[in-house]
Amino acid sequence: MAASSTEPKTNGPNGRYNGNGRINGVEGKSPFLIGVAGGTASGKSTVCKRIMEKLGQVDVDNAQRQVVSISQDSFYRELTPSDKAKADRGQYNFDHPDAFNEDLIFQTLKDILAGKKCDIPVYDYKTNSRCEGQFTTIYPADVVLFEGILVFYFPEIRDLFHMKLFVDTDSDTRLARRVPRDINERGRDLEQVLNQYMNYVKPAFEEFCLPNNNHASGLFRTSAYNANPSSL
Ligand SMILES: Nc1ncnc2c1ncn2[C@@H]1O[C@H](COP(=O)(O)OP(=O)(O)O)[C@@H](O)[C@H]1O
Ligand SMILES: Nc1ccn([C@@H]2O[C@H](COP(=O)(O)O)[C@@H](O)[C@H]2O)c(=O)n1
Repeated sequence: MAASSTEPKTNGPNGRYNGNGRINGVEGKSPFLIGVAGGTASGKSTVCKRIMEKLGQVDVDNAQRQVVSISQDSFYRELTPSDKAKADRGQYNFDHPDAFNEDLIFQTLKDILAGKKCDIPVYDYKTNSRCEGQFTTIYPADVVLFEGILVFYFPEIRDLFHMKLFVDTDSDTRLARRVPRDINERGRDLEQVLNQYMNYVKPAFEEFCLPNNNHASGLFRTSAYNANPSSL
């Protein structure tokens, strides 16, 4: 889940961000960077949203936010026409590390840590591609949450986080959440969701995501039993 894509003001009412990498007069102030990993539909973006809500950040203008949340999904690579045809049939592996633009993630997080303003691509799951010409501007903040299935997979990226959290949700709960989400929000049909899950999502979770939860310093456990996300 990306932050709001509305084009923000460059100078907020309290003058916090001056558009030039300075916050409250501090050049290149480095945020506290938190990585939030977990399997598909474990609740990563919900956890980040709850953190932002609890800290009163949701209704704050983009440029004034002290806490921002960025999704790794914004960094999916652009597909070739033949891969795009596969993706449209649910036969492309979006859960493999190669599906992500690792260099762009690394450079973006380095820029964020250097207190720079960054433009993050907006991703559309319905077309399996970026929304052309659309970006979310991330302004220097105190805390940046970076969430995704493989945020701890790439060692260079993993080493940038000051704190690593893993959202630990059992796989049947995750599948039960993913099916309606992908059908209702991502334009998929049931057969496609289940085939993609069995062929790519589940094996990649076991190979690339789960083994890296040992890098986490904290675990969020969510299950069918705390079905109300507001209780997180
Ligand atoms: N604790 C929870 N209880 C019930 N449903 C949840 C909970 N956390 C998330 N969900 C739902 O599960 C789906 C996937 O959650 P999401 O936060 O998008 O997961 P992720 O970002 O890990 O893919 C969404 O429809 C969301 O509303
Ligand atoms: N075009 C795409 C891109 C990604 N996916 C799936 O999304 C999952 C990651 O997002 P979560 O919110 O679930 O963490 C990943 O498992 C991909 O399979 C997709 O289906 N289509």
